[in-house]
Amino acid sequence: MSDSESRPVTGAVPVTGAVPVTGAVPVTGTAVGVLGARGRMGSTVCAAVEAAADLALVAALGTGDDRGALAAADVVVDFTTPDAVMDNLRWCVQAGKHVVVGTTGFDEPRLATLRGWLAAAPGVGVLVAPNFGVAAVLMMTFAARAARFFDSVEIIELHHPGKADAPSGTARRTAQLVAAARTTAGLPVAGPDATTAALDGARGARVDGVPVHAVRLAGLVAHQEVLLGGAGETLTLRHDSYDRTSFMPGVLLSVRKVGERPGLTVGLESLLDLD
Ligand SMILES: NC(=O)C1=CN([C@@H]2O[C@H](COP(=O)(O)OP(=O)(O)OC[C@H]3O[C@@H](n4cnc5c(N)ncnc54)[C@H](OP(=O)(O)O)[C@@H]3O)[C@@H](O)[C@H]2O)C=CC1
Ligand SMILES: O=C(O)C1=N[C@H](C(=O)O)C[C@H](O)C1
Repeated sequence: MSDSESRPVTGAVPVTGAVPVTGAVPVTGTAVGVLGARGRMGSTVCAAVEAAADLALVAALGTGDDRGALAAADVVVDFTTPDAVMDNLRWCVQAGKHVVVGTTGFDEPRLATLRGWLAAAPGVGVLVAPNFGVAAVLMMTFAARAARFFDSVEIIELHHPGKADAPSGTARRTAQLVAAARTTAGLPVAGPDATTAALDGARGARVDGVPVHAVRLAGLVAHQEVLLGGAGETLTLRHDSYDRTSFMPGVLLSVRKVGERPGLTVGLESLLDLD
């Protein structure tokens, strides 16, 4: 679409502190629609898109709003719920929209379903990332690289009490990466553990064999520690998101790049040129 082409700007919700996006106005740059726009992340994304000179917010939708308002969007961003996201994705892919997905809850069966929809929509790109924080991605990458050098590894994720899912998508992904690295190195995934008596949950949940512990605490946003232990030493990798603006550079990078990547991309790391 040309820079100055006019297209309808629709949306059922006003975006925090912004003029309600209604009526036809000229749109400059990539047209972006946001699903989950009233939520913690969705509202932050709307503000970030509005502040970006090369992007235009053309639709900001919440629960029950008509997805037809996304007709003008080149790229749709989804920060909704694990229950809602697959239906949104099917709709968007069938409508030929590129999608950036931050919503959690993606396991291998969901990704396979998504690949199937994308196979029938050549040229459409979807990027799914459990965490758009650059530092969070580095923490996950470092954890995977370190995993083979230690006897034990456990993950503690800490989040605000409003979070619906546990453990976090980031912790699940970290555990998968760590488990794969240890398996490739010929190591047992789980470290030594002599526990024979424990209260339910005291040793956390196992994700691909890695113990994962979830904390929900007022005052927190999103945090994670990967604890690695060996003979007489430990390594702790810690990441902290103190504010949801921490996710915005990764979301905006993904919005700008997703159209160049037909098919499914998993993880922001694919865009970061990491070794
Ligand atoms: N990848 C990443 O970097 C990050 C991912 N997340 C993930 O993003 C998701 C959202 O988190 P958060 O913003 O904190 O959650 P919130 O509960 O604050 O927001 C979710 C929003 O989704 C809306 N919603 C639910 N169903 C639909 C639907 N069918 N269509 C449109 N909107 C819908 C809700 O709308 P309504 O209010 O109208 O009911 C709600 O406002 C979670 O899965 C979380 O784990 C969070 C932070 C970073
Ligand atoms: O719900 C959140 O807040 C977050 N969700 C994502 C996750 O589940 O990993 C990313 C980040 O941890 C914040």
